[in-house]
Amino acid sequence: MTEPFGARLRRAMDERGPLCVGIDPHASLLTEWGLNDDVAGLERFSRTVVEALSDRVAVFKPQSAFFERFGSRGVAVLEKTVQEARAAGALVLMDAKRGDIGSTMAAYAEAFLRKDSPLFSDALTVSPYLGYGSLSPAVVLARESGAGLFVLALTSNPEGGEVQHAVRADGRNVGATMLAHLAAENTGEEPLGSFGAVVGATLGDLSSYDLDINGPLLAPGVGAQGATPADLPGVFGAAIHNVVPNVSRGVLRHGPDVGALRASAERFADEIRSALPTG
Ligand SMILES: O=C(O)c1cc(=O)[nH]c(=O)n1[C@@H]1O[C@H](COP(=O)(O)O)[C@@H](O)[C@H]1O
Repeated sequence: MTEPFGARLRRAMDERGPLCVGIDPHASLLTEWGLNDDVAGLERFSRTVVEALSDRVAVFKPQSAFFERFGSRGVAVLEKTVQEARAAGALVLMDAKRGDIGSTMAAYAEAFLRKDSPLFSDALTVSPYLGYGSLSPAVVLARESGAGLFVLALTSNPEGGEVQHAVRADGRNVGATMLAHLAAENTGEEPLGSFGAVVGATLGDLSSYDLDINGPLLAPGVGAQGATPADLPGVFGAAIHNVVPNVSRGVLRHGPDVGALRASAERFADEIRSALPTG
């Protein structure tokens, strides 16, 4: 049986530091890199990021939309990117933010979490806004495959609050409810559960939330969206040791030079390390 995602992630974070680098081939980045905004440019961009960083970052997070933009040929590049990154020793978190009624969710789960699927990834971002229970086929298949999920709980964008801060009849807000579902999912798992939450690094003090879900907290928003590694302890408090900060454009804008990409990722990694309390 494959070792559960949470255990594999914990080890990668301990060995390499927790930085997750996003593979987000924006059209504007392809142009800045001197590439055409086409499938060949997409392939060159993705391969360069993987070659530059696969031996040093814990996790890559390819953003599916930037590949889907090019139709089936773009998806073929995504497949190759996932496979090359995994083969090179990095974990891959597929950022596809899937979410649907349960029976359709089962098909999304098959696409990304079934071991022999061409797009099989170590973990997948999912949206619980058709109800947390609608994600259950993905939870079941992830457990079976030793994969993980990252559930959108408190997103980094300013619009997220109208849904996530809405207060339920029991007085708890929707984001907090998602965190509670994840804590239940991860009960008893050691060293870390496989069911993570997405919690934006941009959100300021989150001490009113119980972030102790015994699972990873993906923290997008560092770099281009304005958060810095130094902000992380103030946002996440005691949960900081389970935080996986994601940086996409903040690193990618330094390409196509491999040395500059590495230097940028190292800088973020160093700043994250300095921000973490010791012990
Ligand atoms: O699930 C995500 O990854 C995600 C959730 C969220 O709340 N905010 C957020 O920015 N993201 C993703 O994280 C990445 C952030 O990219 P940069 O702003 O370029 O670092 C993008 O791929 C977003 O789609």
